[in-house]
Parts: sequence; C-alpha cells; structure tokens
Amino acid sequence: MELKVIQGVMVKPDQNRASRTTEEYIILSLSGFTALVLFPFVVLRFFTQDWLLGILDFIGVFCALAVFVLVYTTHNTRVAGKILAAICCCVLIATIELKGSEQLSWCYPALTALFFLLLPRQALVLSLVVLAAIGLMILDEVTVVGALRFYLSAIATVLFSFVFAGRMRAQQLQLVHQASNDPLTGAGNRRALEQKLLDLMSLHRRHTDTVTSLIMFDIDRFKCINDRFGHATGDDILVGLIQVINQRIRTTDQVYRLGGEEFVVIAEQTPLKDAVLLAETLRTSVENDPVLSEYNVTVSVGTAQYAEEETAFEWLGRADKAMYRAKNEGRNSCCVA
Ligand SMILES: Nc1nc2c(ncn2[C@@H]2O[C@H](COP(=O)(O)OP(=O)(O)OP(=O)(O)O)[C@@H](O)[C@H]2O)c(=O)[nH]1
Repeated sequence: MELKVIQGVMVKPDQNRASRTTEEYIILSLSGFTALVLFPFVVLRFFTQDWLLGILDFIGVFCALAVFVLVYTTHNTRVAGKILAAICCCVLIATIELKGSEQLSWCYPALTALFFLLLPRQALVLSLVVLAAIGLMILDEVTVVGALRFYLSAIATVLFSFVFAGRMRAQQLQLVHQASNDPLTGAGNRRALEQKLLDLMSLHRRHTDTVTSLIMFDIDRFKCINDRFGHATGDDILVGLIQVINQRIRTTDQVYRLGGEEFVVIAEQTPLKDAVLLAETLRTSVENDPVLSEYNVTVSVGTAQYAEEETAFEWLGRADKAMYRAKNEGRNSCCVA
C-alpha cells in the first residue's frame, strides 16, 4: 500500500477532543438537573428556617455542581458517576430520615437515576440496599398496605430500569464493536487505529519516556492467492491470519486492518529490539501455520519505534517504507525503519 493511501489515517486531535461521549452528556445533564431541582429547596428550607434540611440540600447542590465541573473539565465519567450515585442515595436517605414517609416519592427518580450513572448490576444492588434501608426507616410510620404499595411500585421501577439499562448497554457495546472492528476479520478497523494513534500521541506528549513500536505487515502476492483459490478462500485466509496473529501478541495489544490485506500491530511498552523479535515471530507463525501454509501464505513486515515529536502519519510512513523494503528484498521477510 502506497503512502498516499495510508494518508487516510490522519490524526486530527483537536476535532476529536471537542466531542463528548454519551456518558458525559448523561452525567452533565443529571448533575446539572439535580443542582437545578434542589436549589429552590435550599432557598425554601432556609426561608422556613428548616436549617438541617437546608444544609443537606445545599450539600447536594454543591456536590452535583462539583460533579458537573469535574466531568466538564476532565471528561472523567467513571468516578463522577459513582460520586453522583452516592450523592443521590445519601440525599434520599437523609431526606426520608428527617422528613419521614411523605418524602418516599423521591425514591422513584433517585433510583431510576442510578441506572444512568452505574453499570446495570451495580445500580440494581445499590437500589435494593437503599430500598432495604428505607424500609427499616419507615417501619413504624406506614401501614402494611402502604408499605406493600410502596415496595411493589419501587421494585417494579427498579426492575424495569434494570431491564431497560441492560438492553441499552448491550446495544451500546454492540454498536461500539461494529464501529471499531473490521466485520470480516474482527481486527480493529481504521477508525479504531486512528483513535489508538490519537491516544498514543497524547500519551507520548505527557510521558516522554513511553516506548511504543508499530509492526506493519502485508500478505505477499495476495492477488495471486485470490486468483488461484477464489475470493472466498482469500477471505478465509484473512480470517485465519488474524487468528494466528492474535495468538502471538499480548492480550493488551491489538491488531488493526489498515485496508485490503495490510495490517498493523501496535506493541505498547515495547522497544524496537523486542518489536523486531515479535515481528519475526509473527512472520514465521504465518509461514508455518498448518492451514495458511497450504496456500503458501507469507507476509512482509516493517517495524518502527515511535520517535519523539513525529506525527502518527510519519510513524506509519516509516513502517510502510520498511515493509516495502521487505517486499523489494524478496518478500516473506522483516525490515526495520
Ligand atoms: N479475498 C479478499 N481479497 C482482498 C480483500 N481486500 C483486498 N483483497 C485483494 O488483495 C489483493 C491485493 O493485491 P496487491 O495490492 O496487488 O498486492 P499483492 O498481490 O498482495 O502483492 P504484493 O503486496 O506486492 O506482495 C487484491 O487482489 C485485492 O482484491 C478482501 O477483503 N478479501
């Protein structure tokens, strides 16, 4: 593949950084909304000199705003989601403890919110714990029928939310997989490679002692293989090749399909000398694989360690040139940039 073709993998950091994930939008809206809803209550409590609840609501508003600022500035949703879930539960329990069963209706929005903030199972467990705690608190206050009505409706809300959140999460994971993986081989696609390179560029800027190598390889004379055995067999060979590669690389490393029959392995925390050994292992594994060898499948490989200050495009370009040297030197070999 010529350099102009891999130019498609261009890295646009600013454009990427500007976008926010769905999780960020959910937490920003929930924290902003919580602060907005609670704020009138803070004013009301202080106005009616209900100091304890006023302070409690004020803490709720303060924490919700802190979470909003945290996510807005750092894009970190994991910690923020947990903090916001904890605030939700604490404010809910404290309000019911102070004001009694008249505040029970706040359970429904608060427990539903947990499913937006945590993983479905975490939210389910926390909701049931909170409901059990509330049950103990209101034990003397409500009639058996009242308790039954509350519990049935609250548990139904929790279960509906759990099922809905579970479905949403499964669909989201499926979409993420489809958007970042090549449908034929299951390897990461160009979009995933571009994102990985973006992350690596940012990592190298922050930690200049980071060492990363890139291994690019291309099947030799794949056109002849296709012509001789058919396109369907060619497809099977691509799938088999990725299986062989996946068996040889670390579980933390990933192989990406750059296009056609050209692939890239990003070897993190791997200096050039180790990457060269890995490249040779990959080449011999393909050559000696019992299934691939039936079709005389071999690969030409180019390896390049990331050099400080270079762009992702320059890095890929060096590996690409090394790979073409391997092709020109007779194929089924490895060259280093
Ligand atoms: N079966 C199959 N073939 C593909 C796929 N993508 C690309 N190809 C084929 O890969 C072949 C690539 O051919 P070339 O770029 O000429 O390279 P080559 O024959 O491998 O020769 P060298 O790279 O010079 O060793 C073309 O025939 C493409 O049709 C695919 O998804 N499935």
